[in-house]
Amino acid sequence: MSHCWGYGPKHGPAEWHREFPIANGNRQSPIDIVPSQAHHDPALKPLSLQYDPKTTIDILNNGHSFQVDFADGTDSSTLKGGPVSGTYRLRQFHFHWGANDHKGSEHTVAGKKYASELHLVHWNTKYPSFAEAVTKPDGLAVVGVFLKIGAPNNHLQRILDALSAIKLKNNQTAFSNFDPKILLPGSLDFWTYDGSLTTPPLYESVTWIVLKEPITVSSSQIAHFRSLHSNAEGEPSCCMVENFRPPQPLKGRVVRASFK
Ligand SMILES: NS(=O)(=O)NCC1=CS(=O)(=O)c2ccccc21
Ligand SMILES: [Zn+2]
Repeated sequence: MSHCWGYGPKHGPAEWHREFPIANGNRQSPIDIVPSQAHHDPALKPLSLQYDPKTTIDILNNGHSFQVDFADGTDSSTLKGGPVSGTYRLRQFHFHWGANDHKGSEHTVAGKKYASELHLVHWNTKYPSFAEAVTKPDGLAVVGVFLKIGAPNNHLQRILDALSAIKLKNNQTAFSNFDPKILLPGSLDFWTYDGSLTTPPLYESVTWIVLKEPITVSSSQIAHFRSLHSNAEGEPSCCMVENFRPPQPLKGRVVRASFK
């Protein structure tokens, strides 16, 4: 059966449980991060992110967001340290946003919503492939970065300029030599917890690593995100105005902090 999930009133997050019952699971994401209830864990290692811009492949409109894909056949672009053991390879990064600047992030911080959230998706090389890893409880590590409205972010401009070439679902265009590190904030202090994909199939396979420090984006820059369409060519036109899942029940999970 073709899955037609989305973010609108008919097939939105509140309805996903019908086709994806794990939506009501015990380690769903995102969550509301409450800093005063996070436990500082001094055993957490510093996050080690090593990215090779030469692994950049393309930029794609997947109908729910846009993603920049990376070649993951070698350990050229990896995440190590932090809460994870072993080596995780960068697969793609994408964003979530809202219909206005006052919402759009998936994780919230003591109830505060940011305008957008960047997700850098990495998979555990203890598994033979991404497809294998995405279903395993320690299969993925996703770094989340909040975007707050402020000064224009020059590092986003190349991505924004490419969006006009991927207006419709399944549109894909070449994108090369991009270092995701330029999108990261100065501090790699993070919160971490065990969670899930925030989009169907909602697999409970993600170690979340959410950075405390946001990066900035201007209001006009983030408006470019909303110019994308979730429909493919020949389908009724539908703007991708928002694509965030709201926070899910913590269900007894502990959120750890890498900082005091
Ligand atoms: N926001 S999120 O990163 O948790 N979910 C998006 C996502 C990242 S992915 O490439 O692991 C993947 C594979 C299959 C379906 C969705 C996804
Ligand atoms: Zn995401």
